[in-house]
Amino acid sequence: MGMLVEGRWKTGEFPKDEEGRFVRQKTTFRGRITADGSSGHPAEAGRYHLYISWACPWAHRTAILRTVKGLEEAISLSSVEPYMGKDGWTFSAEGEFADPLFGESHLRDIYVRADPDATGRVTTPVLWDKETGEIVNNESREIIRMLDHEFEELASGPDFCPSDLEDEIEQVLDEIYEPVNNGVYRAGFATTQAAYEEAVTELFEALDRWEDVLGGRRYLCGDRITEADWAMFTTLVRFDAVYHGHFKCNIRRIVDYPNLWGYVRDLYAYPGVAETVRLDQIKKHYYTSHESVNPTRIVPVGPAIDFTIPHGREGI
Ligand SMILES: N[C@@H](CCC(=O)N[C@@H](CS)C(=O)NCC(=O)O)C(=O)O
Repeated sequence: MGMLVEGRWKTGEFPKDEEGRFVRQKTTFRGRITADGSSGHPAEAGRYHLYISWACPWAHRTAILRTVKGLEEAISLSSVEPYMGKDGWTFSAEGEFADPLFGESHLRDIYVRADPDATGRVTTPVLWDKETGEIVNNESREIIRMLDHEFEELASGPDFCPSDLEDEIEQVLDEIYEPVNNGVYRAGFATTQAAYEEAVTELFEALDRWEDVLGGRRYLCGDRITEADWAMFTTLVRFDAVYHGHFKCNIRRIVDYPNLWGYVRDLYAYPGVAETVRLDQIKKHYYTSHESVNPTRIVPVGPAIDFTIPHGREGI
C-alpha cells in the first residue's frame, strides 16, 4: 500500500487508529457532471472515462450503473490490473489492463496528471474528463448518482433514485456503508482481536437484519431496484468468495441466508450485470494483494457458487 504526498508516491501500511481499527481515508476529487453543464463538466457522449478495477466493490457500483443506464457507448471504461502491490494500482503495457487514454503504467500517474501536487490515496473508481484533463470525481456514491441522473439525454433504463424514494435510498446507503460495505474491510484489515470482533459482530448484525427485511420486500427500499441495491450487491456478490475466508467474515455465508442469497441472484440476473461480476479478478486481487493477510498469495479454488440458480423472488 502507498499513497501520494504532494505528487510523490510514498509506501506504507494500511491506515489504522490506536486500537488497531482500519480507517478509510476521505476521497479528494468531488466535482460533478451536470446535465446543464453548469458545473463545468456537461453530460456529453464520449467525453468521460471511468477507470475502475473489476475487483473493487466501489468501482463495481459505477460499472453497473454505466451498464444498467445504457451508457456503455457514451462513457468509456477500463480496468487496472487486479494485483495491487506497493506501487498501488497499475496498468499493463498492452491488452485488457492497459491505460487507453495515456498509456501510463500506474493509476497514480492519472492522479498526478489531474493534480501535480495530489495528496491522498490512489483509489478506484476515477471519473476522468477527457476535455478538461481533470478527475471529476473519485467517490463511487457520487459517481453512481451522476450516471443515474445527469445523462438523461443519452441514458436508457429506469431511474434508480426516483424522487419519492430518495430520502429512503440515502438513508439505506448510509445504513449499509459502515457495517456492511466498509465493515468487511474493517474486519479484514483489523490488527487487533477486539477491532476485528467489533467489525465482524456489527457486520453480521446488519446482515441478519437485512435478511429479515428482505423476507418482506423484494429490494432494500421496496419493490423497485435502487442505487442502494447496487451498493449492497457489490459487497454481497464478493462475500462468500473473498470476505468469508480472506477477511474472516465467517460467522455465516451469504448462501446460508435464504433471502439475501435469493436477492443476490435476483440482482445478478438483471440484464448486463453478470458480465460485470469478474470473480476471477476479484479473487486474484484480494488473495494476492494483501500480503499481511495472505502472505503465501495462494488463491483458493472454491467456493463453487452458482449465481444463475433461479431466485424465485418475483412474487415478494
Ligand atoms: N470512497 C471510495 C473508496 C474507494 C476505494 O477505497 N477503492 C479501493 C479499491 S476497493 C482502492 O482503490 N484502494 C487503494 C488504496 O486505498 O490505496 C469510493 O467509494 O469510491
